[in-house]
Amino acid sequence: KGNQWGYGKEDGPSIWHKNFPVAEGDRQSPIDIIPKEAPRDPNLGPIVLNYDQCTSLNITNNGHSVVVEFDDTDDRSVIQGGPLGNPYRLKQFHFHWGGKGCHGSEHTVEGMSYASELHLVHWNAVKYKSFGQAAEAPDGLAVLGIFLDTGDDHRWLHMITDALYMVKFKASVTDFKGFNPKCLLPSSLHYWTYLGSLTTPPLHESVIWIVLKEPIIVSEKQLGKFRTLLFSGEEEDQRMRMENNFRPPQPLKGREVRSSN
Ligand SMILES: N/C(=N\S(N)(=O)=O)N1CCCC1
Ligand SMILES: [Zn+2]
Repeated sequence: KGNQWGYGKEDGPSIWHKNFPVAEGDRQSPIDIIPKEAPRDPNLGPIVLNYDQCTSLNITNNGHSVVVEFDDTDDRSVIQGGPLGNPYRLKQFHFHWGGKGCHGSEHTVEGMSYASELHLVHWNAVKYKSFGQAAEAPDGLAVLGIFLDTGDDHRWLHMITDALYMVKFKASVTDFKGFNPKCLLPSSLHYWTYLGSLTTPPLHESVIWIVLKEPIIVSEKQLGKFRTLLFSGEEEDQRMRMENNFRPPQPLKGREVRSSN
């Protein structure tokens, strides 16, 4: 079927363009960020995260990543400010990571990749009626990207890694209430921003990217738990470890990357 895609040799990023021709478009993500080519824009204010009333619902393995979904039926958790013209509602967050000892972030900084990357996906509920409709609009989504580097244990990430055994297989889901992703933010909210796309099919060019400059630190042990997840479903006899679920950087095609102050 057209919507079968993955990260392997046969179904990975280099052949997504066959079913999703926008893969070769002019505002694809991720990109390699070159800080000295990303000028500070004094008009870029700080990003503001209002997550205090946020309501996480569940955690799920969708066969591509592990996703924590939120109740987005009202404006209880939004991102605003920075390059955004209005508040964007938090819908879900998920991760991308590498294999043992190799890095798996999607965005890179001067060719350097981090161990992993967290994406908090938000949609423009002011202008669009649904996430699906927003996901097809040029200003429909805002994704906050946070790099994960390795070092000491992250004091709150265990709340996620301790739940991963419940969603080992594709299409598994379990309750995951009361988690506020504010605990996964670094101390600084300085960022780079540019216009891009979803980094997985359907690769819609609908994302205002906000990538934080400061990584959070997690331990190899915590990262290793993500690699106990499987791409495959419980009924499949081939067990495919979920790792290296990242798309490599795409051509900038003349886009400008701006930096917050
Ligand atoms: N590719 C995606 N997010 S990402 N990796 O571009 O942040 N998504 C696909 C549907 C919902 C989010
Ligand atoms: Zn992502």
